[in-house]
Amino acid sequence: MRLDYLSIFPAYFDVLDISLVGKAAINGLVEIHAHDLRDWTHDRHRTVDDTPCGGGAGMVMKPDPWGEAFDEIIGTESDPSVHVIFPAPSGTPFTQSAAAELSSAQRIVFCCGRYEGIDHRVIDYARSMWTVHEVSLGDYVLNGGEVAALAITEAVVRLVPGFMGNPESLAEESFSAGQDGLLEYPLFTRPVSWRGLDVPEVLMSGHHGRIASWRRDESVRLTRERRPDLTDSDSSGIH
Ligand SMILES: CN1CCN(Cc2ccc(Cn3ccc4ccc(-c5n[nH]c(N)c5C#N)cc43)cc2)CC1
Repeated sequence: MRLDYLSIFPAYFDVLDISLVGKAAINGLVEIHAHDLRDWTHDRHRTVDDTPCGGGAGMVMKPDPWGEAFDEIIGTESDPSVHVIFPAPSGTPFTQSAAAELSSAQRIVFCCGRYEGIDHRVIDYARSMWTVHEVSLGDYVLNGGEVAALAITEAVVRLVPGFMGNPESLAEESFSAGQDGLLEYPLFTRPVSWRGLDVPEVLMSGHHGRIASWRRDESVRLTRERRPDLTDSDSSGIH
């Protein structure tokens, strides 16, 4: 899997060299390429933004540098196997199932906007050439797309076959299909007693049936408490 990042702050992606994703890069599972969008400007100030047509606050990212960067990084041929991701507050909420789908992609290009956003013709052009995803991390405002690109990268790469040492652990995570769409149960490890707080006895009983039942009950309780929106979904197993 090749991952490209287009941003005016490419140094955001240096962190990928030290994280788990970095290890995947070392063992050849993923290739990471960060690019400075200003490398595709031609004026002395390396300008990437301009005032919004129709008025309004702030600045909008000009289409020209994006188009030239696309030509060089992706090419000028249409190819639906190339996934181009535009993080944006107006995007579709990014989910675990979206991460799972993207984990089989061979090429993902993250377009990290800043200011008030990117000229919409950039997205329209990209849609005419590749498979485009306009996604949002959640209902809060960030200053740009870089943090979202990092989060989406981690969510996707950890699902790439061969990346996780123990793929079984993926099945028991919150939001994974294997978890019935429920939040995962509380976790404990040694010491059994810590600052007057004890590990629930059932987990020390060695009785696998009771442990499984306790964990399921805890997942149902937490999901009802924190994510009632998940309790009505078909996959949740609780209604
Ligand atoms: C006319 N007004 C109408 C309201 N908008 C709102 C607005 C638009 C952009 C920005 C800053 N920004 C620029 C690129 C970019 C990408 C992603 C995100 C982002 N924020 N939150 C998420 N979950 C994100 C993700 N993923 C933010 C971004 C901030 C606020 C401004 C213009």
